[in-house]
Amino acid sequence: MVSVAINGYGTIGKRVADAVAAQKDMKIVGVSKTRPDFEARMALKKGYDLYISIPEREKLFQEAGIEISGTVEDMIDEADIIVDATPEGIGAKNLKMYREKGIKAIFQGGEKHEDIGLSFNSFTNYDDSLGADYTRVVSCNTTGLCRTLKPIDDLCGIKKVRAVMVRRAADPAQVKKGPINAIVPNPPTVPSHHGPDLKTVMYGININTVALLVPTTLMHQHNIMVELENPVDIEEIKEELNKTSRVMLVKASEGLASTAEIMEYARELGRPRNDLYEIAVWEESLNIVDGELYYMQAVHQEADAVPESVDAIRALLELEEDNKKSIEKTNKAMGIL
Ligand SMILES: NC(=O)C1=CN([C@@H]2O[C@H](COP(=O)(O)OP(=O)(O)OC[C@H]3O[C@@H](n4cnc5c(N)ncnc54)[C@H](OP(=O)(O)O)[C@@H]3O)[C@@H](O)[C@H]2O)C=CC1
Ligand SMILES: O=C(OP(=O)(O)O)[C@H](O)COP(=O)(O)O
Repeated sequence: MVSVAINGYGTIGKRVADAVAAQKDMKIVGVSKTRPDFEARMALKKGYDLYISIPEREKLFQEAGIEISGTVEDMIDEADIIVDATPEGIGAKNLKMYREKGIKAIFQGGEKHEDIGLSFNSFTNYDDSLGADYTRVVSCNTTGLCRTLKPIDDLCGIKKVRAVMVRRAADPAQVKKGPINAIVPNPPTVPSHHGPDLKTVMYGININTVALLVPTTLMHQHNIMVELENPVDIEEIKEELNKTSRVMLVKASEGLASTAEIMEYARELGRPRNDLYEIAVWEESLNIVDGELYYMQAVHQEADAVPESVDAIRALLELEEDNKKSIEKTNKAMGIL
């Protein structure tokens, strides 16, 4: 059983911690925080040893009566691998520390591909991270694109993809982000960074994306248009997506006509935090017009890329050479369809 530490027990970090703790072949030996808040207390309640990333703040934790086990450097000494889930850009700064300590590390999508040198998705390029020292799990949006474009490419080939990424402005708990009442071209430049980001894990794919921020916190929504290489029947595509792991077809006609209703369905599934790990594709949106495939999907940004971090641990530590076997183990432990 390998020992995993989480540097940055936040939206993603706490979900990865629970996902790792659910696995049979790995365990959590520590998580880190910078503030003695309710999340820190929850970490201890879950049985995770708590470490601090800013040593000068030790007194704050003592005054709050929150027991800490040491600094992040102490936590690293207990672990075989680090999952860095610190805010965008901080992971790259931590890389120097990880190198000096000689520990493998997994980063998240907020880091730049070029800063880490390798990016990861369980379905598209797992093998490239086998035995690597560092890799970067691509962001929730890019993970969402991978999950559905990969099976489509395998089935009938992809000539070109165009996608409009309608992104949530903030996570539900992020009270300082927006917009509250605007639609923001973000970035205003076209194409957005999502196309190049997808190419870091789906090599050679021809894609251009446009991205917006809208005042919602529940999910991202993607509008995808695919020029297909070979003719295919829409029913074949539906069948392929239906059997694809970490993807689910949903029907507007059955009351799943919006991100809000999909998240209500996620509540019914009863997973931790009502998380939806699967990419939800609206079945009615799947259509082929003049040889071009159209479809719409929704992405629970807080959760969809979390199982990929678990698979990335197996790849870096070479616990499982076959991505399909890792995906199966991760899914089984997390109750993923
Ligand atoms: N949120 C999302 O929807 C998604 C985020 N990502 C990516 O995941 C990564 C983490 O994002 P997210 O979980 O949202 O971030 P959060 O802000 O929710 O959590 C960040 C965590 O890092 C800790 N932290 C803050 N500053 C430092 C520091 N200097 N050193 C060490 N730890 C620190 C925070 O501790 P404390 O709270 O105590 O200050 C917190 O535990 C980013 O790369 C992001 O781009 C990817 C997909 C989706
Ligand atoms: O939108 C996201 O990544 P993206 O920049 O790849 O679209 C992630 O959800 C992270 O977004 P955030 O940086 O607003 O937390």
